[in-house]
Amino acid sequence: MTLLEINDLNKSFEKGKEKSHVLMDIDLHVDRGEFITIIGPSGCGKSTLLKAIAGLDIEYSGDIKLDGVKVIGSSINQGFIFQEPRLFPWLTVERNIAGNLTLNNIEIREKVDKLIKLVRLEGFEKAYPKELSGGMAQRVAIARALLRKPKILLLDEPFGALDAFTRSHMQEALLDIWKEEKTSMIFVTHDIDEAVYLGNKIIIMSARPGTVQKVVSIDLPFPRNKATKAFQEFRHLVLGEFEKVEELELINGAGI
Ligand SMILES: Nc1ncnc2c1ncn2[C@@H]1O[C@H](COP(=O)(O)OP(=O)(O)OP(=O)(O)O)[C@@H](O)[C@H]1O
Repeated sequence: MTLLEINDLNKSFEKGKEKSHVLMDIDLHVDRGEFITIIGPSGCGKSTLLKAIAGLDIEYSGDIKLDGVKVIGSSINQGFIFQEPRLFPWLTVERNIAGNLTLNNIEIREKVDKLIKLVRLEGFEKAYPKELSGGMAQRVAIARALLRKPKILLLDEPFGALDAFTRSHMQEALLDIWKEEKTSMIFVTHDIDEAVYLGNKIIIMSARPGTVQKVVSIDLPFPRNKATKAFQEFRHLVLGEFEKVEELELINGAGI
C-alpha cells in the first residue's frame, strides 16, 4: 500500500537573475514499511528532495502526498535525521529524547525507556551529549525522532561522519529498529555498499538537474552478508548504473 507519493516534482533555486533547476520530474512511490536508499553524485539534489518530503521546503511545483494527504509543511509524520545529531548539549540523553514532552508522564517515561533500550543506550539515560561517541549521539537523535511515531523516517547521510566500524554497527542497529518499529525509511547515502545493505529499493539519481535515473529492487533477505556472491552481484549492478550517471568522477573515492 502506497505511503508516499511524489508526482512530477520540480524544484529550482533562484539567485538574482539566475535560476538553477535542481530537481526535474521526480516521480516516486514508497510503500508502507519499505526501506528506500537514495544514492547519486554530490549536488544532484538528494538533500533537497528529502527536505521537500519532510515539508521543510515547500517551494516547488508538483505534488507530495504522505498517507494520502498533501505535504504542506513539517509535521510529526516526518522524522528527520541529519548527518550530525543536533542534540541539546545541556540536556541529558533521556531529556533530549523526550524534548518538549515531560518525563513525569508515565506513558512518555515508558516510551522513552523502551526507545533507549531499542537504540541500546541503557545506562546512559543521564549522560550528556559530550559524554557520548558520535554513534551513540546519532542513536539518541534516532530515538528522539521515533518517539513522535513518524509515518516515515528521513535520514540524510546519518552515518557519513562515523568511522567504518561504528558505521557498520549503526547499520545493524537501524535494521533492528526498522524490524521492530516497522517505520518506513528513506536513507540518503554516498556509499553503494550501505545502499545495497540497507535498502529494499535503491533510487539512483543523476545530476543537473537531479532526476531518478533508475530504481533497483534489492531482492535479498535480511540480515544480509556483504561477502556473499549475491550481495556482490547487486553491488555490481548498482555500480554499473552509476557508470551511466554523468559526473561519475565526483563520487569516485566517496565510499565506492
Ligand atoms: N538554499 C539553497 N539555495 C541555492 N541553491 C541551493 C540551496 N540548497 C541547495 N542548493 C543547490 O542545489 C543543488 C542540490 O543540492 P543538495 O544539497 O540537495 O545536493 P545533494 O545531492 O544532497 O549533495 P551532497 O551529496 O553533496 O550532500 C546544489 O547545486 C546546491 O548548490
